[in-house]
Amino acid sequence: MGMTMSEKILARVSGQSKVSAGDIVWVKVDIAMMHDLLGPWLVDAGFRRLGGQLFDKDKVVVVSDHCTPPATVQQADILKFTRDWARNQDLTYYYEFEGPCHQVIVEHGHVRPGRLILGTDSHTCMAGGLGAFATGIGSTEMIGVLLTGETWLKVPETIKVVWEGKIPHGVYAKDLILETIKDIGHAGATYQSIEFSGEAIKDLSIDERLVLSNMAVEAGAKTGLIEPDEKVANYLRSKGVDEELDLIRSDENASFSRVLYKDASILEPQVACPHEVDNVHSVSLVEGKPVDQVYLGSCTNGRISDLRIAAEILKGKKISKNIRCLVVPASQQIWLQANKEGILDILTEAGCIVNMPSCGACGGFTSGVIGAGEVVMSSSNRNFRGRMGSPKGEVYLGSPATVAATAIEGKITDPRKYLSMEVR
Ligand SMILES: CC(C)[C@H](C(=O)O)[C@@H](O)C(=O)O
Ligand code: SF4
Repeated sequence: MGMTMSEKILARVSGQSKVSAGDIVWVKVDIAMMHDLLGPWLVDAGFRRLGGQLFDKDKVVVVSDHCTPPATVQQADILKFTRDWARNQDLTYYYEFEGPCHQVIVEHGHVRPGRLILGTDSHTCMAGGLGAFATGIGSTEMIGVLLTGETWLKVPETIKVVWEGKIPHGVYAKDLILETIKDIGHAGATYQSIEFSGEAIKDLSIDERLVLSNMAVEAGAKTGLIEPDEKVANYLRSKGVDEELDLIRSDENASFSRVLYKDASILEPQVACPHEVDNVHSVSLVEGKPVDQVYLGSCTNGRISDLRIAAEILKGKKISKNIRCLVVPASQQIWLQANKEGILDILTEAGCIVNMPSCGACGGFTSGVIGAGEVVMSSSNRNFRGRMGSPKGEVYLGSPATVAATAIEGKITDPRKYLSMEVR
């Protein structure tokens, strides 16, 4: 019996030639990632009590993103603690105010095919889009990792999701993953890997692959992997990674707990309705629902290709007078690129507010929270009750195109009528 991608990676990091789903393995971590909110200020006491020596200061990456810019004194204190901790530990890699951690670690080349990446955030699984086994762990578990560089994991079973066919005009990776989560259910992949494959996945850009992996956890998955290929290699080369890459893939005879076949060519834009990510419907069923805010951003869908789509839709138009539209590029690098391409001008002229890269509005942490009774159409990954502020608010999730079209009309809108056929 062959091995899945997850099994191969966990075999390598546990120093074995073969592991199988269900095995408990002791693993060496390639990258340990923490962010400000679930990082140093929570782990420090336990870490010091147990010796306070980092296993490797080059492999611990800290990103301040959730409390940036701080909206309360407590957030400012957390931020200061995080910065001081990174300095005192002499960390090689500390990033702040650059954007959400998952995007920042990808852009800085920390994510590579075949690596094991553990982070104190549930969307750490996004790194699977480049072929890394990446998953979220709790801050307490992280203390052991910081001290030893090791931990235990159960080798997960893998659900293979095969997306065949050409993705139609106006349909994006976000629509594919919402449809996948609808099928699997929000807990249907608990403690399993999801491996995305098929023609439609191969056709996706790196930006779009990251959307799929980012949201694997919304089906309960431990990680969401995509077989790395030349696109990944080129992307990493462009980020200055010159080492030989392990372009890992599942064996033909690997064993999967389930295989799901999906046809991308018949998919329509999808929307996740309050208050669960698997409450997914075709946009036509929810069209016309008035909104108060639209949010284009987050580690899920705030990348340059997302901003380009929004600019294509909003160019020369105005957003509805009844709403506010927040645009948050997912990193400083994306901000700069969008600025160079004139995208920020287009969006601002349309009436959007462009905020600095941060988790702020996405998780209701800093700027952009919603009040009771307010409705948001968001390009992010979660619509749980209270996600963006008031528990009496409502969050709908869709692709950047659906978000931009909704901004124009002030109500949930099918983006296809605003797109030229060349866009995809
Ligand atoms: C703050 C943290 C608990 C959280 C996560 O782990 O995912 C956040 O980033 C989110 O997206 O909800
Ligand atoms: S999902 Fe939102 S809050 Fe969580 S890391 Fe991404 S941008 Fe930040």
